[in-house]
Amino acid sequence: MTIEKLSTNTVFGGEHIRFKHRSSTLACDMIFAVFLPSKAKTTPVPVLYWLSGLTCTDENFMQKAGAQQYAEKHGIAIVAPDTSPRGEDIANDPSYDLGQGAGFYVNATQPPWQAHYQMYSYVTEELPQLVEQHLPVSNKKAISGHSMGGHGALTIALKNKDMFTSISAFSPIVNPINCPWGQKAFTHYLGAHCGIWEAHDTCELMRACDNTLPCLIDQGLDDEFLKEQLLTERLTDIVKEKQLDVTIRMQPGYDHSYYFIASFIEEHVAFHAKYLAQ
Ligand SMILES: N[C@@H](CCC(=O)N[C@@H](CSC=O)C(=O)NCC(=O)O)C(=O)O
Repeated sequence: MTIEKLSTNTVFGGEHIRFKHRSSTLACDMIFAVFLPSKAKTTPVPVLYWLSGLTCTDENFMQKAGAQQYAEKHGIAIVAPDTSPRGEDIANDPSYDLGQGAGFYVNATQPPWQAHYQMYSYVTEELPQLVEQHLPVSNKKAISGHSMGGHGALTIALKNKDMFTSISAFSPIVNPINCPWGQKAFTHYLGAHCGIWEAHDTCELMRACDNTLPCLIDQGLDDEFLKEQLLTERLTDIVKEKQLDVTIRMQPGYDHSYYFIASFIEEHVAFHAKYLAQ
């Protein structure tokens, strides 16, 4: 597996690097971004994987959240993949919530999507293998994300508890099987049989488990997508009922944007740093 360095920027004392590689899982060229703290020059550092939301690439989080200053402080690398396979010859849709930019972190089984839309395997297998082969990182991993990426972070970690130390999410889609974004994506990618969808639904995964990894979720109360798409209250009820180690904070005045993420990312990085250090 080879990777090509596209650009580097010094930021907060560390280095932001964009890489391009041929993904065998997605059968296309992919770009991902990495922040390496200065500590990585002398010792392998743990990694926080960040999964972005609808319409995003590797760039939104790295340019808008300001997370690098906290990752530098705690000596943590950040890896931000793209949100779907990309390319002119790859299935797409004119709407913003399906196709390129909207991979939903599942492995599609339905045509025309299944040839390339294998984001679950990309994030859980190919990408960490590539990162650990080419970069000065340890095998300790945490995961976080926003909206569709919050759904990805939660479901991927709940299905791979041995792989990650901790999970966090901003404004995650917690019950995709019951919201328009999720129902549309899952119908296209996984088919119309709803039983299969539950394996990628945070509420269903938490309902079925007795313990989770340490988990922190922040949700803005003024989020325009809260009531129709994100359905946070449903997860709050399950967490209470099952007494799970999940902190859900409803934050007054905050919306769905990166202004919200930038306001609380310091606490999320510190949360993960505590578990990555153990
Ligand atoms: N209608 C909007 C929807 C796109 C949007 O809000 N994307 C969010 C994630 S939403 C859930 O996954 C986002 O992170 N946007 C990028 C950003 O930098 O803010 C539209 O198409 O504009």
